[in-house]
Amino acid sequence: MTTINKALTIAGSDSGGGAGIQADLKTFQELGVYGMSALTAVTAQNTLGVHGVYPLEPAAVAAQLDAVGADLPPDAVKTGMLFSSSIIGTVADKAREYGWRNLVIDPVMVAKGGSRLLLREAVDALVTRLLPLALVTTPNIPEAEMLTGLQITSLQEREIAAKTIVEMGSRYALIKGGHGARHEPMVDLLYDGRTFRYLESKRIDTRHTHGTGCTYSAALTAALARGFAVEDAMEMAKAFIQAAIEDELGFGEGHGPTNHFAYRRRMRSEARAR
Ligand SMILES: Nc1ncnc2c1ncn2[C@@H]1O[C@H](COP(=O)(O)OP(=O)(O)OP(=O)(O)O)[C@@H](O)[C@H]1O
Ligand SMILES: Cc1ncc(CO)c(N)n1
Repeated sequence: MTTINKALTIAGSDSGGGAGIQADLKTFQELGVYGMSALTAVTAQNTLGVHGVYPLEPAAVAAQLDAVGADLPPDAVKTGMLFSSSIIGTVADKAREYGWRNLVIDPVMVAKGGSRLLLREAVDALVTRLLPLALVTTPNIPEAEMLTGLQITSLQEREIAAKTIVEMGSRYALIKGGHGARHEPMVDLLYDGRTFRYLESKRIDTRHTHGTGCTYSAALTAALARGFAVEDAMEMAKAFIQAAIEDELGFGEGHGPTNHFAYRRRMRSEARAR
């Protein structure tokens, strides 16, 4: 019997397939991890934006988490769109109950077009209920500002925000650089409570960046499920998202999805060339 690690995503559905549950499951699969899901909401989305948000009852989220937790213990878990404080409370309770340790919190708040995927009232619950359970919290810059109440305009301020997130109880803070100023290098910052680690990459000039955050945190989760240390998981996630943005699919009239096939295809052609 081959050993395959399992990962669970707790997130919203994106009908367009580029973000949310769909991005997570595709990424898990591409990285050789068995994907499972608990839906928090259904969204009607395409590359032009969010056309509807339909949250599920917290009881429906709890039932999915129990079904997975009781029978299919995940090696790593990630959260994406959680929408409300009541869903956050449910997820926090279940994560504690089942002892999920490799927990990645992607604090999804607003879609790229501006639609809210997390109610304002829920930010506090995210900080007080869920962050203390996290192995890694992966905000982009505006999300890091919302979580900490700080303004972030420099790398030094990013470091202060990362420290604050670790003080809130997350073992690691990973502040993503996608929203930095265009002229700045694209750097993601990882902080473990002691050292700051920067991972710099080339900014790709494209409008097809729908779901970058989900895909990145899903790749991180998949690597953790396979037993990688956080630092190595971050590097694998970076290589995965870089390939997914570079080899664009060009779908849709608006902000298209990233290419979830790209990383594995590259790995395969590199292996063939060797
Ligand atoms: N244009 C780009 N070129 C290269 N890397 C990018 C680009 N945009 C984002 N990334 C990388 O993608 C990852 C996700 O970052 P980003 O800050 O875009 O997440 P996000 O804002 O949470 O995404 P989303 O809007 O999907 O929620 C990071 O590693 C970031 O450096
Ligand atoms: C369902 C869902 N989750 C997350 C995001 C953020 O990219 C999105 N657009 N949709």
